[in-house]
Amino acid sequence: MEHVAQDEIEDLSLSLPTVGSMQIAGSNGFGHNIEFMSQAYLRNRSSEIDIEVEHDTSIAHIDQPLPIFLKFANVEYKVKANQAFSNNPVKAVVSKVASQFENDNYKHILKGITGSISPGEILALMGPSGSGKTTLLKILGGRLHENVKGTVTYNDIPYNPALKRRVGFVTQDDVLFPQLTVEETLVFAAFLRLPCKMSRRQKYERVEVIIKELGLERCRHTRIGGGLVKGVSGGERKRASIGHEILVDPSLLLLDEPTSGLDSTSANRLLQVLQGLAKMGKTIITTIHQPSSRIFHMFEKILLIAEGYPVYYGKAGDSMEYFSSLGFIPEIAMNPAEFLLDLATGQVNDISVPDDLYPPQVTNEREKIVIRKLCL
Ligand SMILES: Nc1ncnc2c1ncn2[C@@H]1O[C@H](COP(=O)(O)OP(=O)(O)OP(=O)(O)O)[C@@H](O)[C@H]1O
Repeated sequence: MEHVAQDEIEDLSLSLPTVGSMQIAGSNGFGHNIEFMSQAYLRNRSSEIDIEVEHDTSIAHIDQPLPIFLKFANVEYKVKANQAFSNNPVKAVVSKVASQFENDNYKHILKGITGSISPGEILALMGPSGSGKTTLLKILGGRLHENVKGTVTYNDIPYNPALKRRVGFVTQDDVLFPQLTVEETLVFAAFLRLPCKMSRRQKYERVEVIIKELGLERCRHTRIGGGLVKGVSGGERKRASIGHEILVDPSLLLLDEPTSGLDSTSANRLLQVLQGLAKMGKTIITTIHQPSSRIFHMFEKILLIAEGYPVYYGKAGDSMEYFSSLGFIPEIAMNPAEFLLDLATGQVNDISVPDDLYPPQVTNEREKIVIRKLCL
């Protein structure tokens, strides 16, 4: 992997997208003027959508994405333990007094996480609920800086605002408009987010490429839906969210629980889409809660987190062998992902453990002992 010099990264800021023509025409921000958007879109649509699209599927209309090699080392994150009490004056005083007697009045959420990921790879962040996956994802995406220790570098350079456009972030809760169709959603985003040096035609072409890449042809005219509005399926909505992010061709794509709520076929299809994007040179990091065995084996790398500690970092396919070398072996047939999650919660009911694991006097806190034993 060739590393890119600081001035090359800074050059990218010169090509930041400027505001799209729709916004100039009167919208006051993404999403606050759907009516305007729909009318503007329909006008454009009637004049432009039926143009013969020349299938120049190259993404050359946008600057070629810079491949991103991401490294993170000893990442730690903590929050003030009394933050939650700040609205209660009595508790605030109590915790203030208590903090005078404590050296460390912080809740430690991430405790020294190290890893790296290259373009073309998918890294899965796994772990039980509350283990710190989303927090790590936000740090890697440059969305969380305060109280973060350790280093995170992108092609050997720390995060800087010029990188913002190179990073796509698909959040757990989709933030799409229920009233718009899949195609309208993407066209709207294209006009807002793609550089104004791109022509309208090129923007429509870009939308076409995304619709095809993500297999959204069948639902392109279906509303996104949500709540009381009937719309596309969960898997289609997730793919539309991904489309919304990859329109600007980010080099680094981060996804928070993209498969949650999907049946195994839709989840599998989504993973195939991510694999396709990785093959195009994108660096992909996704959190995943409970993958099926089929999906588990699709990840080049997994990082298993338990209570903020790293407990496994490596190929998904090597994980069982690694844990058995430590003496942790499933006693019944188990999906490897389930086995790993059991270990990360310290639940070893159906798992044989090394003989020396529990000192004789210890009867409680066994889960914590398992996790400490597994920490990298
Ligand atoms: N700003 C904050 N203040 C207090 N606690 C926080 C803060 N941010 C995160 N936490 C806590 O840190 C822990 C990890 O949260 P995080 O959302 O990263 O977990 P997760 O592994 O993504 O969980 P899930 O799978 O349920 O989404 C949780 O206990 C959460 O309550």
